[in-house]
Amino acid sequence: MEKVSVGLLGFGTVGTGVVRLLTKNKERLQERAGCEINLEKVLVRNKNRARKVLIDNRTLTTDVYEILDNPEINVIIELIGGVDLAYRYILRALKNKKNVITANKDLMASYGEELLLEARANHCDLYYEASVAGGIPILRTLTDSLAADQIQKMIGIVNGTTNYILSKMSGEGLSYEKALASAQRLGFAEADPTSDVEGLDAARKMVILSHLAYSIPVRLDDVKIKGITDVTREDIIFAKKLGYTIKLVGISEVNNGDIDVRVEPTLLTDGHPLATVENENNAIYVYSAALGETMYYGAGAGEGPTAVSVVSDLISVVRNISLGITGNHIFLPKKELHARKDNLVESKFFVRMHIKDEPGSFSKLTDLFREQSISLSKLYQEPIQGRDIAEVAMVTHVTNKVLFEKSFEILNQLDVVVNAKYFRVERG
Ligand SMILES: NC(=O)C1=CN([C@@H]2O[C@H](COP(=O)(O)OP(=O)(O)OC[C@H]3O[C@@H](n4cnc5c(N)ncnc54)[C@H](OP(=O)(O)O)[C@@H]3O)[C@@H](O)[C@H]2O)C=CC1
Ligand SMILES: N[C@@H](CC=O)C(=O)O
Ligand code: NA
Repeated sequence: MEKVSVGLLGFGTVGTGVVRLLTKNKERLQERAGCEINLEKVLVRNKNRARKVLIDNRTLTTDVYEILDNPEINVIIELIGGVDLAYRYILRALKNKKNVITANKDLMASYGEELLLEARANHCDLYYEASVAGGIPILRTLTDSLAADQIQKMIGIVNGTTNYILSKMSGEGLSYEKALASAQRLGFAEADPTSDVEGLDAARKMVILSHLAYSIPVRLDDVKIKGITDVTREDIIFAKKLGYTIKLVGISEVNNGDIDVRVEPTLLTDGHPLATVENENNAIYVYSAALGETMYYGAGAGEGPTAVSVVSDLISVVRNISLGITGNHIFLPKKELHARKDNLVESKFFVRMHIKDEPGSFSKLTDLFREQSISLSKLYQEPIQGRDIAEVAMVTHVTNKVLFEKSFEILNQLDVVVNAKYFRVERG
């Protein structure tokens, strides 16, 4: 084979990075792939818009069928984002026997299984490394490098935008709004950043990771999701006083055949390797039976890092085309899903509240936790200057989640408690 022709859908942040790599590293890519890679067409909405990278204007098109139905094109790279159109375009491309690469986690988390089946039926590849943790090669790590092991648990910082926001709020004292605006300017955030800040983007990535790690068909509805919109700078400060860092993490765990997948702001001890992951970086901490604990770290969003995953997928596809083995490596979940019941979930919890600064207030709190058989491991109290209230932060020992939530409700009704909130604390 002398040449592979590529059609690119979308020329935004990641699309620009892909065009840059295809141009700048042309020779290297040819050497690695074993043949020339030719960018045939690029789908845009507006051909006259200024672009950040030089491209022959004749390559641009606003007609997607010039790409999807073009017999010259062997590989489609989908980078327009969103679900409906992307789904229709990829399905058509696969039916037209074109290999597909996508960075679209929204799509893969909801329609991944169906599209992978379609790809296999058409003997086509469907690669999506960039959809989880941008530039970190985590999907191929799960399917190839850890194939021999049994994965038990994954903790992931898998959303660059929220990690960037929490880092900036914590390190530089930036407000939530300013940090979000900065993440948007830098191209990390989704077109609508609601899915970033409300945890949905991270949940989609945990769905994809869970499929590949355990071969279990987790759906988005099975994931308990809480975002970072309620996390304040004070939460970050008081967690720090007790030796913790707040991160938005996804946790996916299999125990006795039951799976629990959740995304929520979580306290990690300052010594935890994930606590040091700053800004738009991502990391996935994997627990597996034989290998033990490993962590995969790097840039989780942004033009260059994400484009590296897309173009590396392209090289794999080109090699598979040369060998005539496209569609042979499709990995589909094989087991049944058994969700873990909430009353079997155990954790430590961090509680932060204001209490009336008067005699007996504090003992009402400790009495409540004692009555509920929840023991406390860390406590912090500080009067608030000029007001009759005190700031209280505490961390429980490991306790049953349902029991804790019931106790928290009672706590919130105590007359001495003004404002209370809680977060989960990761063990270790
Ligand atoms: N940004 C990142 O760091 C990462 C992004 N991803 C994923 O990669 C994908 C692309 O993201 P990103 O590059 O940031 O997105 P952008 O919004 O920057 O770019 C999207 C591009 O697609 C084009 N587009 C959208 N809809 C259409 C349409 N109907 N017809 C033609 N063109 C269309 C846009 O055109 P126009 O320029 O005219 O608006 C734009 O060029 C998404 O699925 C995202 O979730 C994954 C990992 C990291
Ligand atoms: N919006 C996403 C982009 C990469 O997937 C993020 O912030 O992680
Ligand atoms: Na990746």
